[in-house]
Amino acid sequence: KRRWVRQPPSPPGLPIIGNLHQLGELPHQSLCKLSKKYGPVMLLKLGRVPTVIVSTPETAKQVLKDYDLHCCSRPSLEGTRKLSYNYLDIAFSRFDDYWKELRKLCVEELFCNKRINSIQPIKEAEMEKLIDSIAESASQKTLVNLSDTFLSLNVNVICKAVFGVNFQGTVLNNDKFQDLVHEALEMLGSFSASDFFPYVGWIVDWFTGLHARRERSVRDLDAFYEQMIDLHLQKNREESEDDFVDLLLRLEKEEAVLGYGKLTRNHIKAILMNILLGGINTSAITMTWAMAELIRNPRVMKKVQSEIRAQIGKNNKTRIISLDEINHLSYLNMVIKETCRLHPVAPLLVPREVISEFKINGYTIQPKTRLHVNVWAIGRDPEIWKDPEEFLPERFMDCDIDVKGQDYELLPFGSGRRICPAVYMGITTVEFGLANLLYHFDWKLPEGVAVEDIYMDEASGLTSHKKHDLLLVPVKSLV
Ligand code: HEM
Repeated sequence: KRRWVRQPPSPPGLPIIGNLHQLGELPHQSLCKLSKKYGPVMLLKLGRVPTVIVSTPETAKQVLKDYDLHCCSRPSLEGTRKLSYNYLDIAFSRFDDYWKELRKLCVEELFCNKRINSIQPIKEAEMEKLIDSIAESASQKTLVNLSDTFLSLNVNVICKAVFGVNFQGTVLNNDKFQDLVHEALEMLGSFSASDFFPYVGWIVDWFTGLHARRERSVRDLDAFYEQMIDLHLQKNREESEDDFVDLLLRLEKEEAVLGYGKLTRNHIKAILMNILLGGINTSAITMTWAMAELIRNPRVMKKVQSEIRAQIGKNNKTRIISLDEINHLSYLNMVIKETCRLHPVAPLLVPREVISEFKINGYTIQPKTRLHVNVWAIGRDPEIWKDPEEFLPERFMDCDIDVKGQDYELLPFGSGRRICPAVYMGITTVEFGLANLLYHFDWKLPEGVAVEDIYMDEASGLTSHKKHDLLLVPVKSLV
C-alpha cells in the first residue's frame, strides 16, 4: 500500500529534464534565488534524480547534525567512481565501515598536526623562493598573476610533501602536472548525463566525448602515480625525508591496516587522488578571493597589514612568518572567515545521498534522494548577516562563529561526519600564504585600473573560483 508523505515544495519542471534547465551556469546562485520563493527545503527533480536543497542554518543543522547519520552517504556518480578507483577513497565512497576506517586512518596519519608541522619546512622553503621571485617583479614593476602564484605555491608544497619531488629532472614538469590535476577537476565538475539519467545517460556522455575524456584523464593520472610509486620503491629511501607516498607504502606492507585486510596499490592511488584534487585548488582559490577582496577594500588591507607588521616586526628573526606567529593574528583570521563567508570554495558542498528516511520542517526526505547544502546562500542571507554583500571582517569581532563545522551560519568546510578532514591544514595554508605576502609587499592595482574595474565573477564548475585572474603590482615593503 502506498503511504502518503509530505514532500518539500518544488519549482515546476519540464518533462524528462525536470528542473535541470533552472540550474544555469552557477547553480548555487540560481538555487539561492529559487529558495527565496520555494523555501529553505526544496525538492528538485534533476533529470531522473530527486534532489533536496537546504538553504538556512537551521535546516543545515538538521541535515548535518541531527540527521547526519541518515544522509551522510555519497551518490554514485560516473566521474567520481572513475577517479576514486571504484570508491576506494574517502571523499566519494559511500558511508560504510570501510569508509569509516579509511577516514580514521588518514586523519591519524596524514591530516594530523604532526604531519602539518612536518611539512612546515617545505612550506617555508617554497615561500622563500616565492618572496624572491615577487621581489624581482617588484623591482621591475611588473604584474604578478596571483591566481597562478597561489596555485603554483600549493602545487610545489603538496608535491614535495606527497611525492618528495619538485618534478625537476623527472618526465613531468609542474605545468604538466598542473594540467593533469586541472583536467581531472574539470571532469569532476562537468555535466555528465549519466549522473542524472541512469541507464541511458551514458549514451549521451559517449557521444559528447565526455566518456573518452574522462577515461584519458584517469589513465594519465594513473600512469603518473605508478611512476611516482616506482620511483619510491627504487630509491634508497635512507637518503631522503619521509613523504606521504613513503608512509602509504609502509602501511601497504603492514597486514590488515584496515579491518578488511591490506591496503592495496589502488587504495593508495585513490587516497593520493583525494589529496591532489582536494588539497591543491581549495586553498589557492581562497587565497585569491581574499587578495581580491583586500585590494577592493583598502581600509581592510591597511588594517590587516598593520596587524601583521606590528606583530611580526617585533621579533622577526627569520624572513618567514612562522605558524606560531600566525596564531596571534586575529584580524587576519577574521579576514579569512569573511572571505569564506562570501566565497566558499564548494558553494553546495559535496553532494550527499540519503540513506534512510527522515523529516525536516515536517517534510519527508526519502532514501536515495541527493542532498545539497547551499552554504553560499547561507553566507549571503540578509536575515543572518547585516549588509551581507559588504566585506567587513569586523563582523567576527566579539563573536565566536568559526569555520570548523560547529556554526551553521558559516560552513566553508562542511560539517558532520563528512566535514573536510583537513580543516586545520587548509586554514593554516591560507593563513601562512597570505600573512607572508602581506608582510613583505604592498599591493597595487595595475596602472589605469580602478577598484570598480576588478571583476569578482565566479567561474562555473565543482569549485567556485575567481573567473578572471587577479593581476596586481607588488611593491617591496620597507618594514
Ligand atoms: C581551504 C582549503 C579547503 C577547503 C575550503 C575545503 C573544503 C571542503 C569541503 C566543503 C568538503 C566537503 C564537506 C561536505 O561534504 O560536507 C571537503 C571534503 C574533503 N576535503 Fe577539503 N577543503 C580544503 C582543504 C583540503 C585539503 C588540504 C585536503 C587534503 C590534503 C582536503 C581533503 C578533503 C577530503 C578527503 C574530503 C572528503 C571528506 C569525506 O567525504 O569524508 N581538503 N573539503
